[in-house]
Amino acid sequence: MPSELRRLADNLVRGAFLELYLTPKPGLVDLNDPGSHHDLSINRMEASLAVVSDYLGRLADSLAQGEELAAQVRLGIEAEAAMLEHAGTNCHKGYIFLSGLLLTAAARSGGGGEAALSAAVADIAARLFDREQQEKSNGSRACDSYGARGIRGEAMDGLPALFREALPAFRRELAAGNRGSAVYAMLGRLMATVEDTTALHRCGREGLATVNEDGRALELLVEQRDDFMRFLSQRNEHYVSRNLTMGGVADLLALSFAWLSHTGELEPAPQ
Ligand SMILES: CC(C)(COP(=O)(O)OP(=O)(O)OC[C@H]1O[C@@H](n2cnc3c(N)ncnc32)[C@H](O[C@H]2O[C@H](COP(=O)(O)OP(=O)(O)OP(=O)(O)O)[C@@H](O)[C@H]2O)[C@@H]1O)[C@@H](O)C(=O)NCCC(=O)NCCS
Ligand SMILES: Nc1ncnc2[nH]cnc12
Repeated sequence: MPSELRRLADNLVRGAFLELYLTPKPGLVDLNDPGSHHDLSINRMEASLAVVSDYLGRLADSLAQGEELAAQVRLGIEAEAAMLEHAGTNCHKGYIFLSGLLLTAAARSGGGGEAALSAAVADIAARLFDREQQEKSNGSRACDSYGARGIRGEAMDGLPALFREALPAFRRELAAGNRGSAVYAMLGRLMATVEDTTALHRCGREGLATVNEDGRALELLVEQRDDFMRFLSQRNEHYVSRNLTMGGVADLLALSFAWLSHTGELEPAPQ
């Protein structure tokens, strides 16, 4: 089990790199440009991922040693601070939480499959969020203003965006023989369904509606084998003109990449 946790930790780091380098992604940092994030760059995000990598290694050790949940939360809080100190950004705040939650749930669910993993995530989140949030954040303000549930709702429901949306979308596309577009089917599904509080915080209900509609449009283009790469580039220009982004989608895409990497589904099937 400990080496399995270490392997998942490595895949969680790999997933975040795969998300970062997927290009184009509307509003987000990618290999073409920093999207709607004027304070970010590929280099800065790579520096942040060095912190994430160190954090996930420590977290795997803590879990292997059987430490209490409080120790894992403390490591998450320390990683948020280290990211600000070493990379000068909070660009992986959501991912530090989501990846840590998945790794912690994997340690507690003991290899019982995706349904057991999702249930363990929900169980841990219920313990973490058993009382009202005190400190206000961009996400919590968006939740208050728009009646959204954001990352907390996603966690307390056992990561439905991962298990019920992204992974099935990828697997359906793969089963249809379309390995090349499976990642984009997954991106489209996440854009269409995630209640992304970064989009809400920056551009209100209209911003989130744009992301959701673009997700459905992307899914259709993928299905029709149309030019979805051009669509994504054009939407990037639009998002930048509106300061719109989708950091929650990015984090959940990274988590999806990580899990698919862990299960071996990202690798081409042997001939
Ligand atoms: C519980 C925490 C997650 C704290 O939550 P908090 O309320 O403090 O934070 P939020 O502001 O809600 O941020 C959470 C980040 O989650 C991402 N996200 C948004 N919507 C969703 C969603 N529906 N599902 C999943 N994830 C979602 C999003 O992250 C990305 O955006 C970040 C940039 O956002 P922001 O800071 O608002 O930045 P800007 O728009 O650039 O701001 P301005 O400059 O315009 O002002 C970036 O990080 C992306 O990753 C949300 O931001 C958690 O922090 C906590 O408790 N941590 C400690 C414990 C821990 O880690 N434990 C480990 C597990 S045991
Ligand atoms: N590619 C990306 N761009 C901006 N914020 C992000 N948070 C996580 N991944 C991101």
